Amino acid sequence: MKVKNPWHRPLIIFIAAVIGAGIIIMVVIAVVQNKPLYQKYKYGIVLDAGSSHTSVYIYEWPAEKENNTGMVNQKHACNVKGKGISSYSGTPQKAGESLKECMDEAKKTIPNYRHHETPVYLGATAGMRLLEMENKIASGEVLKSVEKSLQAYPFSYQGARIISGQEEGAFGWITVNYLSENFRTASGTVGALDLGGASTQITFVSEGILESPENSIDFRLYGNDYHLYTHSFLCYGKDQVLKLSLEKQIQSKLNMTDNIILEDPCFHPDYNVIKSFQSVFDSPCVKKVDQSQKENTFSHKGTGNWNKCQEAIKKVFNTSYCRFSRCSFNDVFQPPVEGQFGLKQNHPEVKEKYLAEYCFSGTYIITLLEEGYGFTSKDWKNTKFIKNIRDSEAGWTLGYMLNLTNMIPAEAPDTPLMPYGGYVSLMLVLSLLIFVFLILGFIFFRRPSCPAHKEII
Ligand SMILES: Nc1ncnc2c1ncn2[C@@H]1O[C@H](COP(=O)(O)OP(=O)(O)O)[C@@H](O)[C@H]1O
Ligand SMILES: [Ca+2]
Repeated sequence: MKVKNPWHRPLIIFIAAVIGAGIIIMVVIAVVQNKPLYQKYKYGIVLDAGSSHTSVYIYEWPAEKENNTGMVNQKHACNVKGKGISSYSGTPQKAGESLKECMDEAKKTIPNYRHHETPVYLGATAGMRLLEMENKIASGEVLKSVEKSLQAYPFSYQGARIISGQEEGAFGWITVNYLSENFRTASGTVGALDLGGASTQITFVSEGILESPENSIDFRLYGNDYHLYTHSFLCYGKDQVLKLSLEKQIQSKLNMTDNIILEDPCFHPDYNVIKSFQSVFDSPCVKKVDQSQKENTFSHKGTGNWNKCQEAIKKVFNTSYCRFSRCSFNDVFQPPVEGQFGLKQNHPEVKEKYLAEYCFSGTYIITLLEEGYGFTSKDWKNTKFIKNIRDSEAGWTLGYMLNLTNMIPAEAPDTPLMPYGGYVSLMLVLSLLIFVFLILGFIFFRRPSCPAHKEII
C-alpha cells in the first residue's frame, strides 16, 4: 500500500497560503504606490513693472519636479490699475500703494502655508531706465516705495530693481523656448522679439562672430550651449517712437507763429486731438524743446496714408553710420537674423487709445522688422505673433524667475531607465516569478525519490 507523506498536504496548503498572501500584499503595495498622489505645488511671483503698466504674475509648479523642463505654468495674472511705476516720479509713495490690489489677490490665490517660501521679484524695464537717466533720485524713491509695499506681504521678498535691456531680451528668449519645450528636444530654439512701450528687444541664437561684446550672451541649459545675440533699443518701444516721430514733425514747424497743425499719415482721417507739447517733450528720448514753447499745444490730425506713414517712420532709424561689418540701425551691430521668431504682442480688449494708434503701431512693427532688423519675406513666414504659450504669457518674467531660482540646470538631469510605475511593476513580476520557481524547486527536490518502497510496519 502506498503511503502518503504525512506532512505533504499541510505543507502544500501552507505554501499556497503564503504565495496567496504574498501576491495580495504585492498587489496592494503596487496599487498604493502608484496611485496618483495629491499634487503639491510651489509658487513664485514676478512683477513686470513696464513703462505703461505693471502686471503681477503668479507661477506654479509641482513641488517635486522643480528641475524638469516645461513644469512651470502661469497660474494667475493681475493688471495693476493706473500707469507704470515710473509715472509716480512726483509722488513716489503712490507707486507702492498702486500694487496693493494685485498683491492682495496674490495672497488669496496662493495657499497660506506656502506664503513664506514664495519668492517675490519686481523687475522694472524701460520706463524706469528712462526715469533713472533723467532723475536718479526720483527713480530710487519709486523703487524704495515699491520695495516697502512688497515687504509688507508674507511672501519671501527677493528685491525690486531695474533690469538691463540685455536681461530683458535674454529672459524673454528663455521664456519662449522653455514654454515651447525647445531646450531638451532636437527641434532647435526660436528667436524672441518683444515690442514694449519704451523699448524693444531682439534675441536669437547666432552662429556668426558677435563683434560687440555687449550684444553677446552665453547660456548652458540642460547640457547644451547657446550663443545668443541680443539687443534692446531704448526709446524704440511704440509709445516713445510715436513721440520721436511727432517731435520730428513739430521741430519742422516750430518757427510757425500760428497754431501748429500736424497732419499725420499714421492716424485715421477722423482723428483730431489737441495735444500738449509737454506730452511729446516729457521724455529723454526726444530732443528738448525751448522752455518758452513748453506750454504750447498742437492739433494732431490724421490723414490715413500707409505709404506716407512708413516714409515718416523710416526717418526714426538712422542707418547712415556703422562701426561694424554690419548694423541694424543707430550704429548697433547685428548679425543676419537666423531661424524662426516669436514676437510678443499685446492684443484682445482693444481700448480706444490702442485702436487709434493701431495704424501707427502696425506700420512701425513692419518698418522695424524690415528696415531696422533686416527681415525679408522669407523671415516673415517664420515669424509668429504671440501673447501666450500654453496659457502663460510670453514675456521676460518667467525666464527671470527660472534663472533666479536656478530652475533650469546647466546639465541635463540623469533620467531613470524607466518610469517609476513601470519599475515597480517589473520588480513585482520578477520577484513573483523567482518566488514561484523557488517553491516549485523546493517541492520537486524535496520529494522522496521512491516512496513506493517505503512501508509502515
Ligand atoms: N491690449 C493692447 N493692445 C495694444 N497695445 C497694448 C495693449 N496692452 C498694452 N499695450 C501696449 O503695449 C506696450 C507695453 O509696454 P510696457 O511693457 O508697458 O513697456 P516696456 O516693456 O517698454 O517697459 C505699451 O505700449 C502699451 O501701450
Ligand atoms: Ca514690457
